[in-house]
Amino acid sequence: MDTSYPEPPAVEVAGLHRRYGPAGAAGFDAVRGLDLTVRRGELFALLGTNGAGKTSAMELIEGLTAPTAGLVRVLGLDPYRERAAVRPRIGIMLQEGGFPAELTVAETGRTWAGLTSGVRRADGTRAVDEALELVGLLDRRSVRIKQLSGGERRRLDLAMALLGRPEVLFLDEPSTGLDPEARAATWRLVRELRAQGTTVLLTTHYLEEAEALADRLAIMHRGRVVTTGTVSEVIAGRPARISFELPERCGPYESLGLPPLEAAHVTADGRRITVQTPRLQATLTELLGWAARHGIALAGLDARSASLEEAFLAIVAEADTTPALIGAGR
Ligand SMILES: Nc1ncnc2c1ncn2[C@@H]1O[C@H](COP(=O)(O)OP(=O)(O)OP(=O)(O)O)[C@@H](O)[C@H]1O
Repeated sequence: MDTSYPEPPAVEVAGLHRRYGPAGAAGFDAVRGLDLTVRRGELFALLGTNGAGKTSAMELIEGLTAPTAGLVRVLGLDPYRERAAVRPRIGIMLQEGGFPAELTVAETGRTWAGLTSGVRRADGTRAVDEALELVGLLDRRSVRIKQLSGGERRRLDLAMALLGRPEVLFLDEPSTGLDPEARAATWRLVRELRAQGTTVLLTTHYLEEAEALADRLAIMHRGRVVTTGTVSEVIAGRPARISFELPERCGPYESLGLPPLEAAHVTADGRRITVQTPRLQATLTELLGWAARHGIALAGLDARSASLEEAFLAIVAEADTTPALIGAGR
């Protein structure tokens, strides 16, 4: 008889609520019934509009505060009530580490290792150096925090989250304030950690970051998840876009006799034509055939599938007209 139980997911959230302030009109519900599952070994991105409640939700999942209502489990445990068991197994990169300005990078690392991670005291220096090396800060170990650049502080925040090689890593806007090179290095590191089996839950405002890194993502709006899935699932069904400019000799768009372009939506802004279509290849073929037959050169021709950004904007706009979410503002 198999007596083994299935491994619990890395993160499980159900019906989660977080209220700031008192009951009634004076208070505010920042998280209003959040449901989320992050599987082991997955890289999951939590996206959302400003004020959607991402940080408020992350703090509950990290066990930094107790929920007003609902369930949070990290590695099968309650991160708030069972903090002592959960904390050594997770790494948290806060939005602002806020480490004491006078401490050196190495001193900060040793202090932080003792406070938060599962690193044994005797292994402290080695673990700190390992984490600093991962983020490219080992040669800055004797520099005081106040002398670090903004980007270096962000990398230090990440190094502190990596101490003790956590099973689950929480990254709150990990690449904010980083230059393109440091951002690329952070993405490489996050991918490597994931490849080694670390589960990563990150929040980001950069949709290209989610597109580049995430196995799955959720979009939060007004305290709830409005969409979840892989990047392709979230984008699926959103129209692709073709745009081009007509030559002057063509006259106004209306008189051109464009082909019917089944299921497409055509708009004209002067000579610039934009075609939205759910059938990119078929519509493009029809258009190019038409242009060839009439000897028309389509200047600046651009054809692309929907981006995550377009999907994000459309999903949020749709949520704003969904009865269940209207009135969920302040
Ligand atoms: N301590 C607090 N007291 C009252 N309201 C708060 C508090 N902290 C956050 N809020 C409100 O809760 C809502 C959610 O904030 P939160 O910071 O969780 O959102 P977010 O999705 O992380 O936003 P952003 O993308 O702008 O960082 C916002 O409207 C914010 O003003």
